[in-house]
Amino acid sequence: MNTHETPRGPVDSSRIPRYAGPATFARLPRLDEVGTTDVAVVGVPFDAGVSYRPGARFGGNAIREASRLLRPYNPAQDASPFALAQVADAGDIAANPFDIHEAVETIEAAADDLLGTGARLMTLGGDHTIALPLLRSVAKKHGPVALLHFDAHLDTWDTYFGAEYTHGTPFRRAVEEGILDTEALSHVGTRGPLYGRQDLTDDEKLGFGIVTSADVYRRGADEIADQLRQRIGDRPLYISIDIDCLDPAHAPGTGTPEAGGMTSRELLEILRGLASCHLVSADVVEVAPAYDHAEITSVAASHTAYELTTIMSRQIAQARKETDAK
Ligand SMILES: N=C(N)NCCCC(=O)O
Ligand SMILES: [Zn+2]
Ligand SMILES: [Zn+2]
Repeated sequence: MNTHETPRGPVDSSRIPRYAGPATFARLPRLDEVGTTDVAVVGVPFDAGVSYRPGARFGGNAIREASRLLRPYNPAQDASPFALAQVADAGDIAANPFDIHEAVETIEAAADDLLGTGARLMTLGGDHTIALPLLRSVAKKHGPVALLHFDAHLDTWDTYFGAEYTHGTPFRRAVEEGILDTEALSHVGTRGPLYGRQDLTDDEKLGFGIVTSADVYRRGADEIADQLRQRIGDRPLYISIDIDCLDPAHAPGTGTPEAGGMTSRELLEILRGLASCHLVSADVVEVAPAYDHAEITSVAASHTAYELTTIMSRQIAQARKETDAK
């Protein structure tokens, strides 16, 4: 977007009922309505990589539906994200549900196209497999990135049934491929049974630090955010949020739920504490609406994407201001 254009914002819910019309994220315009965008919200309806309950292919649209109630001013970050920068809904990436290798290639190519326009990505999954092609694409643009991975699970396992691309393995593949900055990798919200102690040893060898969900509860969101911020520094950062980082009470609609998770309040507060980090793109994955109740999970996911979008658009506006001042 050229610096003097005013971003086109969401449909005005005081004039057109927010439950009317087709759902785009936060009732924002579609990408084809605005031409180019600073932040592209893109769906990836793909869930052929799951090890347990399927259904995350419907996650993106459930998040879009739940996001109708988002409002344009975010008091927690004192910002109007959709006025500071253009945010638009780029629709869905059509990934092959019968061929996971082809799907991974398609997702990477579609992400390349969007990032190539200068946009940052706010991806709505889909299962966690999709983080790998997204990270490949982001690393082509920024080099190896810092990763903050919110999840009950490590997702650094090696293979399932011999398959290298699954929702339990994306971050091991990403480290093997050299697309992550191994000085700045953290899991947040980790908990629950593992296959063995070796899982933790392997994960540590890959370079990850772990903040368990109990750490968040004991130490509090602010202290955790401070610690994460220090580890990340000014590196380009990718945030990947598996909604199962939340307790099943806060996110029942997911494929591999684990008891003892974070609250949605803790997750949102940690994200707000990261507002100064250089967030280049993000995803929210593993929302499986068939197991949801009263949109608990998709509402939590929509607010999560809203905080991430706010961080990105504030940074874009700040960078423009600095360029304009020169
Ligand atoms: N990425 C998610 N949600 N889950 C991974 C669980 C892998 C397993 O079944 O062991
Ligand atoms: Zn998970
Ligand atoms: Zn995951």
